[in-house]
Amino acid sequence: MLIIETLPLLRQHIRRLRQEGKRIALVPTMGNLHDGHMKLVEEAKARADVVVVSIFVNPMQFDRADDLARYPRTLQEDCEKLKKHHVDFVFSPAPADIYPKGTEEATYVDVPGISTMLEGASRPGHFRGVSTIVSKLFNLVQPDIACFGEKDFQQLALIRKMVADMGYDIEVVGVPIVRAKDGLALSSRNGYLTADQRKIAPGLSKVMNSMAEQLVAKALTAEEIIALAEQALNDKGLRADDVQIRDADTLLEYTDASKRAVILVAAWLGQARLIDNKVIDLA
Ligand SMILES: Nc1ncnc2c1ncn2[C@@H]1O[C@H](COP(=O)(O)OP(=O)(O)OP(=O)(O)O)[C@@H](O)[C@H]1O
Ligand SMILES: CC(C)(CO)[C@@H](O)C(=O)[O-]
Ligand code: BAL
Repeated sequence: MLIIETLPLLRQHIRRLRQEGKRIALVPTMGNLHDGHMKLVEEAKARADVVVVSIFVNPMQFDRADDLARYPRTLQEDCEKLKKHHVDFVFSPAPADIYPKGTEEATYVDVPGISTMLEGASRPGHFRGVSTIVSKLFNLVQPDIACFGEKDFQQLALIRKMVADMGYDIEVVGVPIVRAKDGLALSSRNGYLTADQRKIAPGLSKVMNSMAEQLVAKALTAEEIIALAEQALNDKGLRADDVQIRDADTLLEYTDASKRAVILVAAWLGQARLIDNKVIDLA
């Protein structure tokens, strides 16, 4: 496994790989890797000859300086895990190489509509940062496929739209959410939880599953289901931040005409803002 830190060296290897006709898969991450990331790596390996994992804590997508400052950076441990999974390349550039003039002056990519709703409304500028860095990684790595987790449901929709709108010849692969045995979706930010908070955290997926049952039963309106869920989250010791039921295909309002619904939940628990989602087929 080769760890590449500079853009010229990455370009050199990508040029060679493409000349050799290799099929390249990219797995973009912000590091502090867990089994959710490893599932993305396995999917990538199964579909390509060469796997590139990027590890970059992207300053442009953080709307809060404190969130960026404390984001866990564990490059050595991450590389050990990736080596065990037989990853070919790790690309871990420095922020100054990606944004030589800082993030304010950098050219950006913005995906209209999707970037300002839901998580985009809670975290202003977040999705502009995501689409910009993913676009730059696509240009640098020139992958044939790229893997993203369904845990970040809106992010995956944003990337799919960017790829379609910009004509990237890249297959976007969505990977199902990897959960702990108690149902908590794995996430780097789970590391902020104290032992007591970790016991409370699975309440998020439990409330989400109850919402799904209520939605299928059709006895309550979406508004009633959301109000009950917010109450249930708060009763469990979480702090409901954003609870939504949307059309899974458009992310717009869920209506009787919707074929699939998505439940999107975000809640605070101590220092961590946890997110989760569940898609329900209504056909
Ligand atoms: N539990 C999971 N199951 C599947 N994919 C996941 C999971 N957690 C993260 N991913 C995916 O891994 C990729 C990199 O995510 P990232 O490095 O931000 O990790 P994270 O655990 O989501 O961290 P955080 O949400 O705290 O920033 C994204 O495509 C994300 O959707
Ligand atoms: C896709 C991504 C690596 C871009 O920084 C990030 O948003 C993430 O980890 O989900
Ligand atoms: N996985 C989403 C990246 C972020 O929270 O910034």
